[in-house]
Amino acid sequence: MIRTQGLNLHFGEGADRRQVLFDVELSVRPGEIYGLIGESGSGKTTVLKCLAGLFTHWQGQLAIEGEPLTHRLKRERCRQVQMVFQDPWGSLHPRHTIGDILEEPLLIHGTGGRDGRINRWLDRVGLNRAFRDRYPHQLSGGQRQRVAIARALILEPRVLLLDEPTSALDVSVQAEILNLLVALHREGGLTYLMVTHDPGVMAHLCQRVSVMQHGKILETLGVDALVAGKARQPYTRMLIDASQRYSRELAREVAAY
Ligand SMILES: Nc1ncnc2c1ncn2[C@@H]1O[C@H](COP(=O)(O)OP(=O)(O)OP(=O)(O)O)[C@@H](O)[C@H]1O
Repeated sequence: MIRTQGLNLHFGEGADRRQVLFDVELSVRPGEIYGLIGESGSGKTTVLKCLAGLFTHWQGQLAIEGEPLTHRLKRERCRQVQMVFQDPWGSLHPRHTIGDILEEPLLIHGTGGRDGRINRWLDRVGLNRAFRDRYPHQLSGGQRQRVAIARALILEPRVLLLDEPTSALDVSVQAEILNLLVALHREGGLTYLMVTHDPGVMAHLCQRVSVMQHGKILETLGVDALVAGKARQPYTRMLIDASQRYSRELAREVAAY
């Protein structure tokens, strides 16, 4: 479903050139919830941005549903692949109403039945049509992230890239958003590639996980092996141990999937 082979990317040129991805290989199955973990700066977000077309200067091969991705971003790709960012504040235009924010992708893609779709998606993410006339600053953080999820899914993509979708939220709200993502995934047809710092969230939601360090995939393993402490790499075991205490509270509130 999602495949990256020999994915390399650098920033800067000459003396400033710095490579941040090294031969990244990922193979995500259709319908899977796949996790990417690793310390800050290891390149997780950069991988998602290459797939979303936000970075286009990568080398290697990327494919979605067997279709190779080109460096030129085609409109169809936006329909197939959408991304939800960590900070719902930064990703919603402050002077647009929620109705306008949800309508924009539909207008760009010339989608009909916009009114009904907007109302339906507000319902599906647990808001209602009264939210259409509000502005982002009139919403809570969790409500804003619900809008960001609705905006990402309103074009009915096949792949949702999630970049720490709950880390900017309070713990109780994090659980609500994760449970919403699980419910939307259960409705079918979606594949998730999710970056998180939180192994508790991984354990509850993901089937497989790749661990990144310094721009490379260190290891890929099933979540059962991860939870059972069977990671091969000492770095993975350290990462899990370091965050276990933090994630226990949240894991209790997230429905097992
Ligand atoms: N636009 C950019 N220009 C230059 N360097 C960048 C750019 N975007 C990311 N980087 C660098 O690429 C490296 C990987 O960043 P990335 O955001 O992918 O890490 P991450 O694993 O997602 O970290 P975090 O968990 O903190 O979000 C970092 O060293 C970062 O400074």
